[in-house]
Amino acid sequence: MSERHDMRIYVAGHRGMVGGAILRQLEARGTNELINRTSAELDLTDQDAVRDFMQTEKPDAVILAAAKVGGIVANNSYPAQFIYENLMIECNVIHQAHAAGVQKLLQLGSSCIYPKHAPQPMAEDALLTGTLEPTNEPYAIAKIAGIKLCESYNRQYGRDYRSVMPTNLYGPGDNFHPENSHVLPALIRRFHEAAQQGLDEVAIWGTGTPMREFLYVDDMAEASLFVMDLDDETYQRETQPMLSHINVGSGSDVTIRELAETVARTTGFNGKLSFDTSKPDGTPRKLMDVSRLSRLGWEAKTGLEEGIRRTYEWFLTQDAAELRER
Ligand SMILES: NC(=O)C1=CN([C@@H]2O[C@H](COP(=O)(O)OP(=O)(O)OC[C@H]3O[C@@H](n4cnc5c(N)ncnc54)[C@H](OP(=O)(O)O)[C@@H]3O)[C@@H](O)[C@H]2O)C=CC1
Ligand SMILES: C[C@H]1O[C@H](OP(=O)(O)OP(=O)(O)OC[C@H]2O[C@@H](n3cnc4c(=O)[nH]c(N)nc43)[C@H](O)[C@@H]2O)[C@@H](O)[C@@H](O)C1=O
Repeated sequence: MSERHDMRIYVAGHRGMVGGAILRQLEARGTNELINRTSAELDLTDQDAVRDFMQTEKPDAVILAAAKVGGIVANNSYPAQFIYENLMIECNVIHQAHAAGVQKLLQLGSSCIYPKHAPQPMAEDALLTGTLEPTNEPYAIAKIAGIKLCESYNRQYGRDYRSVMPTNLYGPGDNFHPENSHVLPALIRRFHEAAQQGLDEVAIWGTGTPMREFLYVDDMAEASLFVMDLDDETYQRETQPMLSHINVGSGSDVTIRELAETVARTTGFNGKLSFDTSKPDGTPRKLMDVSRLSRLGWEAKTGLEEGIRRTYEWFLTQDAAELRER
């Protein structure tokens, strides 16, 4: 789809980690006219503003990578913002895209849509089969609604709105806020600062026993465009009208302790790890079954150690003022 030369593509969330990576890959193709707005220019929770934007710009395709995003403590601390802002962004962008005649849309959900104790690895049909992880249930409900919004507009209006479910993502452009960020950027920053200050101990949140799967953001961007470009016959061969989402992951996971040890090695920290069990562990494990996507022809390329090395290299090029903290 986005290979066509005359496509006007709106990338919502283009300043974010994922939106930025998608924009870079689209720019490298040089084959499309790209439209983007910052949240200050266009607040996607504002229905009238989104309607006016879509009616004016009438993009040929939309990639929805804008959302209220954060780690386990941010989700647990701001549940109303996570459910409200994400529901509003999805409803406004998806409905106003339809109202403006946009035929093609891709939205990003999250692996947290699956039940806390879903059998591992979690296939797409595990959706709605059990209770969710409390620390991110509001966000997960919003993400599940996003899938069902796309499916409903496809079924009633014949749209081609697709959903990808990313695992935990990391890479250049991530959020490095000490409290609100995800685990990988948080540990990169904490270990880096500890090594710089000569500290001999770094605290890790939780018990270190949960397992997480990680995907480098450039792989996620490539997978997003891969799914967007799939011809209808291929896409419909692997999805159903009411089970349309596609898991995107690396296919392997590590414990938080193993992750911390890898980040320590990469940043040159040689001290001890301690575990702050006053912080939540969250879901014990959320490894996704990515066989639907691999049958479609895509697999992740960047291993975790290499991805962390690249992210740390990029981190070192940023001065404190440039580091995004959200
Ligand atoms: N990071 C991760 O580990 C994972 C992310 N995802 C999903 O991937 C997508 C991208 O995540 P990620 O890149 O990490 O997120 P970021 O926080 O890096 O970027 C989110 C972007 O959304 C934009 N945004 C937020 N609220 C609004 C608003 N009200 N109006 C307009 N724009 C808004 C921001 O724009 P601005 O900068 O202009 O304010 C920001 O650039 C999201 O849908 C997220 O749920 C899914 C699984 C894991
Ligand atoms: C992508 C995903 O991200 C979130 O779910 P999560 O994976 O639980 O998030 P997380 O990356 O914050 O934590 C993963 C694990 O890591 C441990 N941990 C250790 N030390 C730090 C630390 O310093 N910071 C953080 N954030 N976590 C830490 C932490 O205790 C937990 O056990 C939700 O947004 C969810 O909705 C979602 O979509």
